[in-house]
Amino acid sequence: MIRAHEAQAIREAEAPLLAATPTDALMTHAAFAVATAVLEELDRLGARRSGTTVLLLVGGGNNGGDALYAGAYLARRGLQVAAALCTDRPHERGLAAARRARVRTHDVLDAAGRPREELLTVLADRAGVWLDGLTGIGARGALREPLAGIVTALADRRAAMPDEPTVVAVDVPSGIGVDDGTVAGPVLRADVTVTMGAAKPGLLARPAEALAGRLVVVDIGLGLGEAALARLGPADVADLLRPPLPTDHKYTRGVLGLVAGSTTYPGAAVLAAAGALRTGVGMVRYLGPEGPTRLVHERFPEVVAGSGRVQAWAAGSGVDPADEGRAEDVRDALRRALADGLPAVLDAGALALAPERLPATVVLTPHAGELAQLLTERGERTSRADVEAAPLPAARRAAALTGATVLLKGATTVVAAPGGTTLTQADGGPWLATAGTGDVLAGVLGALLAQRAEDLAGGGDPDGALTAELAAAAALLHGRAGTRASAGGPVTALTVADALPGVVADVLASP
Ligand SMILES: NC(=O)C1=CN([C@@H]2O[C@H](COP(=O)(O)OP(=O)(O)OC[C@H]3O[C@@H](n4cnc5c(N)ncnc54)[C@H](OP(=O)(O)O)[C@@H]3O)[C@@H](O)[C@H]2O)[C@H](O)CC1
Ligand SMILES: [K+]
Repeated sequence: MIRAHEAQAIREAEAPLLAATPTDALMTHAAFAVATAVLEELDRLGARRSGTTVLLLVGGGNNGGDALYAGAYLARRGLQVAAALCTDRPHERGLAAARRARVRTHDVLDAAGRPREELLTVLADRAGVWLDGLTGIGARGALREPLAGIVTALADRRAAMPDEPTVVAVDVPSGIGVDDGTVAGPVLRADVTVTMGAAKPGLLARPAEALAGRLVVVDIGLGLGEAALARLGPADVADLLRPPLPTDHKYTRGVLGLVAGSTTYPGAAVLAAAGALRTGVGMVRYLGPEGPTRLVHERFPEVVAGSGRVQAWAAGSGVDPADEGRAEDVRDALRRALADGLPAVLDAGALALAPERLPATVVLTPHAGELAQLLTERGERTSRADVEAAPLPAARRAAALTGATVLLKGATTVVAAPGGTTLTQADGGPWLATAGTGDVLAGVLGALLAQRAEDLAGGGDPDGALTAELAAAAALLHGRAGTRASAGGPVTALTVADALPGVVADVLASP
C-alpha cells in the first residue's frame, strides 16, 4: 500500500527531526536520494555520467536547498552541473556546498526580478537533466511570476528540443496542488519525482499525477499518522478477498442480487453478471425482463433468475432511469438493500434514482459527468470539466453530501468514503475506455461486497472505510484485467471480464 500525507502533516512530522538533527542533515539526506535517483535514471537510459550536464532549477526555499545539495553530490560524481538561481535568496548553505563542488551558478533573474530567458534557454539546451527544485510542499497555489514564466519557457523549450531532457522533480513537480492533485497553472512535467518522507495526495490524483512520472519515495525517518490518501497493491487486495474455504457452499460465499440491463440495453446484464461471476461469488440472482434474462442464461446458465435471499445488490448498469418499469426494479432492489442493511453498488441509471442520503455501505460508481450531475442535483452546480479538473475534491464532496461511498471512474479511479477514507487506483490503461467496461466493474464490486457482506451488513462499516477499500480493490482487479486482456491492443468488455480469474489468482498468489 502507498500512503500519502498532506503538506502540513509532513511539516509536523519533520519538525522534531529538524530540531534533533544537525543543521541540514535531513536536507542532505534528501538531496543524496535525489542525486542517487538521477544517477539511476541515467544508468537506466544508458547515458554516460561524465558526458551529462545537469541543470538545477533553484527556488527560494528548502526545495531549492535540496536541489543545490543534490547538485553538489552530482558534481562530485563527475557530472557537469549548472545552477539556474531563480530567486534572489537561494538557500545559503546549499549554495555554498554547490559552489564548493564547482557547480557553476547563474542568476537567471534580472535586476527587476524578471527571467533572463536567453540565458535560461542556453543553460536548458546544454543540459540532459533538469532538476526541478523551484517549489515543494511550501508552495501555495499556482506558480507566481517569475517562476510561472520560467516554467512556461522551459516547457516550451523542451517541446522544441530534438532530444528531450530528463526532468526530475524534487519532492513534487513545482506548482501542483500538493494536497489535492489540482493543476492551477504551469507545471514542468517530470519523468521522475523523488518525494521526501511519504507520497503526497497530489502525486496520486489527477491531473497532477499525470505530471509526476515515476514516483520514488525517500524514507527520511518521519513518524507519520493516518494517511490522507492510500493506494492498494495486489497484496493489499489479497487481504481483502475472501477465497472459498472447504466448508463453504454457494450461500456462504456470497450471493449477489443483480438488477442490470433492460430491453433497451440487454448486454449490460451479461457484462455485469460476467464481472461478478469471474471475480468469484457463490451465486448471482438476476432480476430482469425476459430478453436480458435469456441472454444471461445463454452465457451463464448458472445464474438464477428471480428474487431470493442475497447478501449484496448491484443495480443500474444498462438501465435508463426514464424506463419506469426498470427504474422501479432498481428502486425495489435499493429498498431491500436498505431494509436488510445490505451493501450495494449503484451504477449508471441507478445514480439518478439514488435518494438524498445513503449508508456508507452503498457505493456510487459515477464517471465525471454523472458525478457532476449528482452534485448539481444536490445544489452544488458542477460541470464535468470541474470534476475532471479536481476529481479528488469532487469525489470527497459527493461522499459527504450523499453519505455513500463514491467510486469516481477515470484514468485514475478515486474512491472516497463519508468517514474520510480516500484511495486512488491507476491500474488500468486507456484501452479500458470502451463500452461496457463500467458494467463489468459494477459486477466486480458487487462480488466483493457479497464476499465480505458479513463485515458490512447491518450497520457494519458505518464510515465506509472497509467499503472504500473493497471499491478500490475492485478498481485494481478491473484495471489489471483490462491490462491483461489488452496486451497492448484493444479490449472488449467481455475480454476484460474473462481476464478476471487470472488476475484474482495472481493477486492471491502475490507475496
Ligand atoms: N526542512 C527541511 O530540512 C527539509 C525540507 N525538505 C524540502 O523542503 C521543501 C519545503 O521547503 P519550504 O522552504 O517550506 O518551501 P518550498 O521550498 O517548497 O517553497 C517555498 C518557496 O517557494 C515560494 N513560493 C511559495 N508559493 C509559491 C507560488 N505559488 N509561486 C511561486 N513561488 C512560491 C516561496 O516564496 P515566498 O515569497 O512565498 O516565500 C519560497 O521561496 C520540501 O518540499 C522539500 O523539498 C526536505 O526534503 C526535507 C528536509
Ligand atoms: K519541486
